[in-house]
Parts: sequence; structure tokens; C-alpha cells
Amino acid sequence: MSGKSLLLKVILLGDGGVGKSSLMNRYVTNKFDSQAFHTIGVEFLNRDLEVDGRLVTLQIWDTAGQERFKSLRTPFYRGADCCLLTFSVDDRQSFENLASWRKEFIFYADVKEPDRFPFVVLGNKLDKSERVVSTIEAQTWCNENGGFPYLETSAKDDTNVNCAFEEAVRQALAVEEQVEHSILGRTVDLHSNNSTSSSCC
Ligand SMILES: Nc1nc2c(ncn2[C@@H]2O[C@H](COP(=O)(O)OP(=O)(O)OP(=O)(O)O)[C@@H](O)[C@H]2O)c(=O)[nH]1
Ligand SMILES: [Mg+2]
Repeated sequence: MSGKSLLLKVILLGDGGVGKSSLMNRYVTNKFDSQAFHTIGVEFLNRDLEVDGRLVTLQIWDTAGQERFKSLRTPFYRGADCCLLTFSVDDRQSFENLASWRKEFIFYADVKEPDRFPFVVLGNKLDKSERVVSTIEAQTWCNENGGFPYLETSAKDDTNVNCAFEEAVRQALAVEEQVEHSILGRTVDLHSNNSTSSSCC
């Protein structure tokens, strides 16, 4: 296990009221507030964890989902390592808005290769009996829109909350490793080019 902790920024996006703050608070403080207030702008909390032998400091950025706070949240998208697109399984509109949340993120985070950026989709409020978005429907959307991992959570019952953030870390680490490999690959290539071109010098 590496002793050095890696800082990863994960951002929660989705319609107002889907449970973004509740997921963050459940994960970091293990508390749930049934009377939670809407977020204004952004808030963040850190939690240290170990995933597949790597020490990580997860910096979770929780954003305000209401449209009127758009200009307050978008400046904080840059530098995110993973984006959690969140909807509520009892709110069809929040599910239908996932595509525009993804688009907003890609634009304001200035993501250079959107198809390679790690998104994870969360269907929250799994505990609710008035479900209107089925698992298969959500899973199909994820498969057809980029092959995103999909998890169903309940911040209230603490279902899959740890798994959701760990999946975000795994996705972010996978991208980090790809970058590390490509840098290493380029170093090796440069070296081999030098040796083949040595006859020119
Ligand atoms: N039943 C149930 N209620 C939840 C769950 N998660 C959040 N809630 C409730 O849903 C409401 C909205 O939750 P928030 O966490 O404030 O939602 P948000 O996505 O942060 O909303 P904005 O800050 O406006 O973007 C609150 O009353 C929460 O108690 C859940 O998993 N199950
Ligand atoms: Mg909130």
C-alpha cells in the first residue's frame, strides 16, 4: 500500500431536492436530516478512505441543484476527478434532466475529452415506495450514454452510500492510472526513438 494520500475532487450534481447534500452528509458524518434545507452555491467536506490499497482524501463538492443558483455553482466544476450525476427514483423529471447536468458539467469544467471523463449515476431515495424510474430504465440510460456505472442509494437508510463514493474513487483512479501509463509510455517511446535515430547523429 502506498503511504501517500491522493486528493480527489468529486462533485455531486443533479436537480434540487434529489438528495445530494443528504448523500454527502450521510457519507461523511453518518447523519440524515429529514428536514434538510436547499443548498445555496456549493459546500464541501473531506473524508479519507482506502480503496484497493490506495489512500485517498476524497473532497466531496455538493452543489445547489436549483436553477436560480446556476451561476454560484458552475465556477466550482473545474478540476473535478469524477462527477456523480444524481436523480431521485421518485422524480421522473430529475432523471430526464441527467443529460443536461452532464452537458453543464462538461461545459463549465472545460472537459477536453468528454467521452473519457468518469461519470457515475446515482438513483437516490431507494427507500421510497412511490418509485417512478425503474432500475432497468436507469441502467439502460447509463449504458446508452457512455457506459456509466449506476448505483441505487438511500441516504435515509444508508443503502449503498459508501459503495457510491468508493465507485467514484475507483473511476477517478482508473483515469489517473491511464494518464500515468501514457506518460510512462511516452517516456519509453522517446527513449527508443533516440536509440534508433542514433545513427543519424
Ligand atoms: N426518503 C428519502 N428522503 C431523502 C433521501 N435523501 C434525501 N432525502 C430528503 O429529500 C429532501 C432533499 O434532500 P437534499 O439532500 O437537501 O437535496 P439536494 O439534492 O441537496 O437539494 P439542493 O440542495 O436543493 O440541490 C430532504 O428533505 C431530505 O431529507 C433519501 O434517500 N430518502
Ligand atoms: Mg443540497
